[in-house]
Amino acid sequence: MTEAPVWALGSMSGTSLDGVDAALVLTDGHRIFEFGESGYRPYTPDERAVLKAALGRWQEDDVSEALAVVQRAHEELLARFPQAQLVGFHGQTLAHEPQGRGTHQLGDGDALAERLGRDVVWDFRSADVALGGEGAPLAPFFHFACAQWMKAREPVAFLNLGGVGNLTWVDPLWPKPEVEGALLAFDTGPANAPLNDLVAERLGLDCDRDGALASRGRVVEGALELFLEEAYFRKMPPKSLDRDDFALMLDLVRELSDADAAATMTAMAAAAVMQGLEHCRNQPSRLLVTGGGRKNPVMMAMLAAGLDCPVEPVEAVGLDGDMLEAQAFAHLAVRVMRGLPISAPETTGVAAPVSGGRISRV
Ligand SMILES: Nc1ncnc2c1ncn2[C@@H]1O[C@H](COP(=O)(O)OP(=O)(O)OP(=O)(O)O)[C@@H](O)[C@H]1O
Ligand SMILES: CC(=O)N[C@H]1[C@@H]2OC[C@@H](O2)[C@@H](O)[C@@H]1O[C@H](C)C(=O)O
Repeated sequence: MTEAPVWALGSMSGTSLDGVDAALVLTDGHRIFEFGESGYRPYTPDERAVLKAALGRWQEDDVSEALAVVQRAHEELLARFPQAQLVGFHGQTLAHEPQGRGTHQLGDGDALAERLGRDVVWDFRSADVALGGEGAPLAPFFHFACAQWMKAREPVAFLNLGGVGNLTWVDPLWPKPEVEGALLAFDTGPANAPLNDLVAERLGLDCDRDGALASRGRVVEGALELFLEEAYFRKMPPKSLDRDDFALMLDLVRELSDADAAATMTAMAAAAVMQGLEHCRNQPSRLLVTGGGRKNPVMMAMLAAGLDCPVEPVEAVGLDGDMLEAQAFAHLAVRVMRGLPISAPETTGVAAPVSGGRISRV
């Protein structure tokens, strides 16, 4: 592949199982030249149920029904972007145990490449895990490029509030030519996943939309303190989580009213981020928030109240918080094609920078 920028199409289907995002980025794997069109293909309720039933399954298990869902959704969405020169296909994470059985992103890159007639980069996380890394988060090298794209002159932090929260601290002016020392990244803790589970279990809702329930509740400090005693928060980064690693949160709020439980869980997600920022080399000049949690004003207000720096959605700097993860896998696909690392000791704990990913060529 030449060193010229290419229009890469990234796709991501996150832990909340709502659907697939796809976005075009013009990139040479180092710099972002332009952001292009994007699209979304929701999973139908039936498809979501199939995927939910497959959570926790591994490569050797029979997940053919879930695989058919993932392939169909991606084919339908990605075919809408004929201008894409290369595809980055994250797949659907079903299981993630980096220190144990590995990591499993469901998807078949060979089949997708054949259907789309484009080279596809996929299975981004396995090589890092095989080499002792956490396999996540992988967005940090893209966040570094974003910090340069927005011409940041001071360290900034990107926070993704998806099902799980993940944070990247980035120094865009790091003097060394390699990107690695400029980054620190890790999963902060649970974000929306347990809150979604709570409102689904009690009220049959998808999420606490706009923080409506939490805004009427009271944070129960005792439960919050118990939550923060979890060993995960004392563990030095890099570190990563599976969607349901903090299922115990539901027990901590079981006796509380719906509103108090939602307020307390929202505070837990925010407190996990604050704990996480303590691990950073220095405090960022601003915290730029991406993912669905940035639309929850209660979560955003709790973060702003607990931190000394401005807390803003990434839209404040002209980025698209609904598409940042899909864009990340476009950028990372180009890096994989060009043999550039997509993870490093500071982002996944792997011993040395890893390029990783599998390439299915047409
Ligand atoms: N208006 C809103 N108010 C409150 N919460 C919201 C709102 N919009 C989205 N969310 C929350 O954000 C979640 C979706 O976030 P996102 O799409 O970033 O997750 P994901 O990409 O699936 O997860 P991950 O990044 O962990 O893989 C929803 O499940 C919901 O909990
Ligand atoms: C194993 C896995 O799929 N992890 C996801 C998940 O969703 C958020 C958080 O947990 C993060 O670690 C990661 O995704 C982002 C895109 C990443 O790799 O940067």
